[in-house]
Amino acid sequence: MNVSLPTQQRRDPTRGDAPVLELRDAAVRVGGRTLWSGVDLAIGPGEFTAVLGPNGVGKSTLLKAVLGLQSLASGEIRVLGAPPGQAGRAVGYLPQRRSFDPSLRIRGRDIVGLGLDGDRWGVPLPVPARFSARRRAAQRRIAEVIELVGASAYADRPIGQCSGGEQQRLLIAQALCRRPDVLLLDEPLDSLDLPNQAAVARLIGRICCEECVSVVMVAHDVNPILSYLDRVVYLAEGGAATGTPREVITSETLTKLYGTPVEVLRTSDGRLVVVGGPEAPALHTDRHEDDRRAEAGHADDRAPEGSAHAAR
Ligand SMILES: Nc1ncnc2c1ncn2[C@@H]1O[C@H](COP(=O)(O)OP(=O)(O)OP(=O)(O)O)[C@@H](O)[C@H]1O
Repeated sequence: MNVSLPTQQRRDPTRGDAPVLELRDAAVRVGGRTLWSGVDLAIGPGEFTAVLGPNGVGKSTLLKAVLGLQSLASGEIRVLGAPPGQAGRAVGYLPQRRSFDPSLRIRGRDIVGLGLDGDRWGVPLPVPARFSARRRAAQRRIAEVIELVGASAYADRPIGQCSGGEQQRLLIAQALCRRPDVLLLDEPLDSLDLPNQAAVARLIGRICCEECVSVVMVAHDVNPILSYLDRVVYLAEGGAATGTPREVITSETLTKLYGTPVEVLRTSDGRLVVVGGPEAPALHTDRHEDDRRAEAGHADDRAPEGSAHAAR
């Protein structure tokens, strides 16, 4: 069953279809070097955007800039019409994957609840009736988002005993608790197997469409989310390309962006494969494969620069 959040009630009606997130000629410098620059982006309500690019190019830093945790060297960011950091609970954030200790006894449901009251730890004290009504509303909201992400069957299990895909759904539910207008997800598909990647990608696509939440997601492989995406931001050292996947993930655009020949191939099942371009470590699975091969004594036959990898 789908649970619909009362999206219309919480949106500012004066904003209409105005972009919920805008970057204008934005640039970030860290440690004396420009990570990326010239990023222009306008994301409307309920749109799904992927942030792509090689390791270390500054994808997570872009999310931090939207959160107001990283200042810009130049340009501007507006979140719901205001400077970053002022939108409060209207922006949800799921940081890069945290793994839970298998012995952790906290229930998935309580992890989700931290999205509502993570600032109030400890055992609840007896409270007057008017406050317990508030608590019941919180419990209802927690149950609602758990159902929305399809986690009801395991939400009462200790989080450490849930699988990676189950944990990821519960964390997405946690980020949705406060009914954000914008949801920032940092590699939520990382370390999930292919069926779980597909399922979580479908869930995020549904959250955009049905709940009208604008999602900005860092990804290393665009393929699991390709069919749900409205736009992509492809970052390169010093530059960026933004637009629809069709506009950006092309041999021409990526060759221009990286200043080196890049070929984008489409496989018979519709997957995109990028050949050439920035160094192969762009793909986490490539990097992990390299590590495994190195451990197995195959360090010399690593894919050379310009090897094929999934589009990012
Ligand atoms: N405060 C900082 N001071 C100096 N360097 C920083 C700072 N924050 C980030 N960096 C560097 O900026 C670069 C971009 O980091 P970021 O985590 O945004 O990259 P990424 O594209 O998300 O990488 P990955 O794909 O590996 O997760 C990295 O080289 C990182 O070490």
